[in-house]
Amino acid sequence: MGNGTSRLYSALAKTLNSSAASQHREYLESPDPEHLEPIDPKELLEECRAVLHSRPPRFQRDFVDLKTDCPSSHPPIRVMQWNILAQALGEGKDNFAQCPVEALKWEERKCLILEEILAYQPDILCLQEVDHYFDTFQPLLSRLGYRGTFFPKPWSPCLDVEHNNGPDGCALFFLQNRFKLVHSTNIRLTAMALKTNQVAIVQTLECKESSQQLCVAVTHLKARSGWEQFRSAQGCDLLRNLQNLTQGAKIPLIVCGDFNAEPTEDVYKNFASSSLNLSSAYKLLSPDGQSEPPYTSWKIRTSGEYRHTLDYIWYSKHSLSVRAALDLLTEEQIGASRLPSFNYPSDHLSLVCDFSFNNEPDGLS
Ligand SMILES: NC(=O)C1=CN([C@@H]2O[C@H](COP(=O)(O)OP(=O)(O)OC[C@H]3O[C@@H](n4cnc5c(N)ncnc54)[C@H](OP(=O)(O)O)[C@@H]3O)[C@@H](O)[C@H]2O)C=CC1
Ligand SMILES: [Mg+2]
Repeated sequence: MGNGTSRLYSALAKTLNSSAASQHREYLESPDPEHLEPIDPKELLEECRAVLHSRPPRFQRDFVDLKTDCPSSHPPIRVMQWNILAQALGEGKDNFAQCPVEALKWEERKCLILEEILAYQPDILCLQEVDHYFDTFQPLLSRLGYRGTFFPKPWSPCLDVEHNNGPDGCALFFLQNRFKLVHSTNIRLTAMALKTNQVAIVQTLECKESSQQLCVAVTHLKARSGWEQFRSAQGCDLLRNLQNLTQGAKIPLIVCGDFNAEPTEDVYKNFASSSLNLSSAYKLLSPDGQSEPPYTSWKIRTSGEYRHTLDYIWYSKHSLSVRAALDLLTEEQIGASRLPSFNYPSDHLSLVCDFSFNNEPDGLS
């Protein structure tokens, strides 16, 4: 990628002010893409913690075991879904009313995001609102063993913000020691036959342990109220594409996204009733297994307080099982100023699930 890439990487070379961080900043500052030595996740985590030494500690979240009856012979596949909040939107467009500007400083906020990823070490990582792919996530995550793909929004609202870092978009990462890439597609979603500003990435992966194929999609649908039918049309377009890419639901599927839609919306209902036989993983955390969590995003804008369930991990319910899911933050943990905050870097919570295949060729199930 030549000089353009070097320019993008140079953002990583910024000196961190924290004196405690100075002994630990080797990885966060490594600017040379030609010498991408592997990073030990523990050391990067230590480096992030040193940068964050003056902030309150990370929130404790526990995994809830959901399927302990039948053991699996292969390690589970951990999937993380997260709208990480684009830096340009957080500082320039979202109008957060209670979040101090210092909590949004990129040099520290990026460490909170990395800390969250490193704490759970997903095998597959699906992100939205990524506007620091080339200078932060791609170089660091590739050194942790991930292969990444980024697909920016064609008219990202980040570009309207002064001193932006480029467009935001979706990113999909997978651990190369667990998967081989079989097929990758970037989709610009349509609504009523027109191209829209929303995108998806869909990849077919082959599991190295079991040779089973898995199709993974990441998307971020149109935001705001008044756009419900538009989101529904975008969802229909994504479902149509997924029908083809899974060869008519033959390949097990996981769809991660910020759907910007409550479960009452048509787009949710269309996903829940599609012939792809999808179920939403986080419903399993509810007592009856039928209800979505009360919120996945909680923020106070100058226009008011917004508490919504918008983010989902859909999975093929006949071919995959959810073995565990990371519990959400409580209202008390989130605090009165809501999100983002000094403790949590985004207005959306991360969702993390452990999956296993129901029919493992050599399995015990
Ligand atoms: N330069 C140009 O010619 C063009 C520019 N644009 C820009 O793109 C924007 C529209 O793009 P589009 O992708 O459809 O945007 P969306 O309506 O999907 O929203 C974009 C982002 O804004 C966030 N958002 C949601 N609600 C609010 C709110 N009430 N206040 C502030 N931010 C909010 C969303 O975050 P979340 O998902 O977390 O809720 C989302 O990431 C326009 O406003 C314009 O800035 C668009 C077309 C052409
Ligand atoms: Mg947002």
